[in-house]
Amino acid sequence: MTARARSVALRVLLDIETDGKYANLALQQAFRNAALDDRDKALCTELVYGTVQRRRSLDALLAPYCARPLDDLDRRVLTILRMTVYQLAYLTRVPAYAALNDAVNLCKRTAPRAAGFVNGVLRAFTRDQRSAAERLEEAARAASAWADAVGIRHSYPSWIADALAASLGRERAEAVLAACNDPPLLSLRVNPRRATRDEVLQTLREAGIPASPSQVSEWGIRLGRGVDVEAWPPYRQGAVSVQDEASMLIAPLLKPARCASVMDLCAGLGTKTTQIAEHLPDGARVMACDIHAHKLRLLQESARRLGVDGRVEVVLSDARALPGRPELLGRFDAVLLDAPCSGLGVLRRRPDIRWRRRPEDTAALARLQRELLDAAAALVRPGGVIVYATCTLTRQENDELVAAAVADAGGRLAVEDVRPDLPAAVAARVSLGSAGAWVTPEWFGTDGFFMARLRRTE
Ligand SMILES: C[S@@+](CC[C@H](N)C(=O)[O-])C[C@H]1O[C@@H](n2cnc3c(N)ncnc32)[C@H](O)[C@@H]1O
Repeated sequence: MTARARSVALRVLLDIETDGKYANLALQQAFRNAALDDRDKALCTELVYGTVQRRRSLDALLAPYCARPLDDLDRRVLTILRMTVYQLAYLTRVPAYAALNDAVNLCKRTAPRAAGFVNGVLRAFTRDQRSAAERLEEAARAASAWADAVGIRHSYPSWIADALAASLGRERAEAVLAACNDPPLLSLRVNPRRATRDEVLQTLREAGIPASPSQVSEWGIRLGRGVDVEAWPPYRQGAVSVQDEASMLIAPLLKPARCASVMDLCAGLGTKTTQIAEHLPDGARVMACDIHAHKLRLLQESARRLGVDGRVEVVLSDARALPGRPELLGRFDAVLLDAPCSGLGVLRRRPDIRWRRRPEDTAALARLQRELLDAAAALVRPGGVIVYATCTLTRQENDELVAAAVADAGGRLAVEDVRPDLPAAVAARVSLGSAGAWVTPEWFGTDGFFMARLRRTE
């Protein structure tokens, strides 16, 4: 790890901490401005993401060596300390003396009067003979509430631990939180109109890219390491899309091969719209609605690349307004509502999200989700199905929301068991809530999803 990578990482961390910038955007901007080679970029990314992700654990590790409360420290000083303790505690290949020297030098440049203090704290930290894991566990055990202990151990705000425990029980909630600190895996979805999974696997092997068939989805391929997929010819030719393996389970619940018309109410960049389109019979269409025009433009580009643009029609609208269009009412064989949500199932992908979310977000999102689900119920034809999905793990946005919509529909909507339409390995492991299935990250290393299917009875 070079001094240059550490110096750029400190600047990016301060942008995130003091200016509220998003971690991925702040990093991109720094890389445009600083000439770093690929190795330093990788190190800088690891330092930034790791320090942001492990912030609460790092503070618990640091506190015993600081005479002053951490909140009273200058932001630059605290950030240098956190970044250095991250290297000492989590990056085994970084020599302690190099991390420490660089920390003191960085401090001399950014907050010179605190250099002696930083040196003293870090030397005391490195003199302690116990492993960082032992020290962290001691800090966690000293917490009086379960959520605080878990929050310190795995570095999350306590409310997230509590929210997950309310949905999944404490043991599974902790396993999910631990799994969400692992780096996300990269997986591909095969477009059956362009290639079979075996053909794509063979091409990957020939290119020397480690890959294996997904255990979660019959169209999925798990890649063994980071690859620049978009530059790979089969990607450009539309044989594959990048998609999380659990996310691939949702569109098949609509049974698109049996549909003439499908509505994707919150289509976003169209990962699921295009999956639906790949499986529609000839002559069938999927309508993709989103509130953001730039997302729909990217969706259309993907549909062209995958050769399904003739099957996709986009609508720029608030989905809640669509039932106001008489030609759409009760018209669709199937409606997908992949709802905007608090995203607690995809915490692995964005290390800063856990600190940005607020407990009150859940209630506001649940209100929007309910309005969107009511719109879905108005658009689906009698006998048709709605698939409701989120990438979050709160009951309020999942089972409770769907159960309330079904209760209010007075018999017009009925919950269907989705397990028969999930691959056997997945069906055996999902936990069933009152309304749908939960796929959680600790099982297969996927994102966490909730999925429910409702049939309109009349
Ligand atoms: C979970 S994301 C969808 C992801 C997408 N289905 C995919 O698989 O790529 C939710 C989407 O809902 C959109 N959205 C939020 N509020 C909306 C509304 N009122 N009407 C339509 N779309 C909305 C957001 O722009 C976002 O793209």
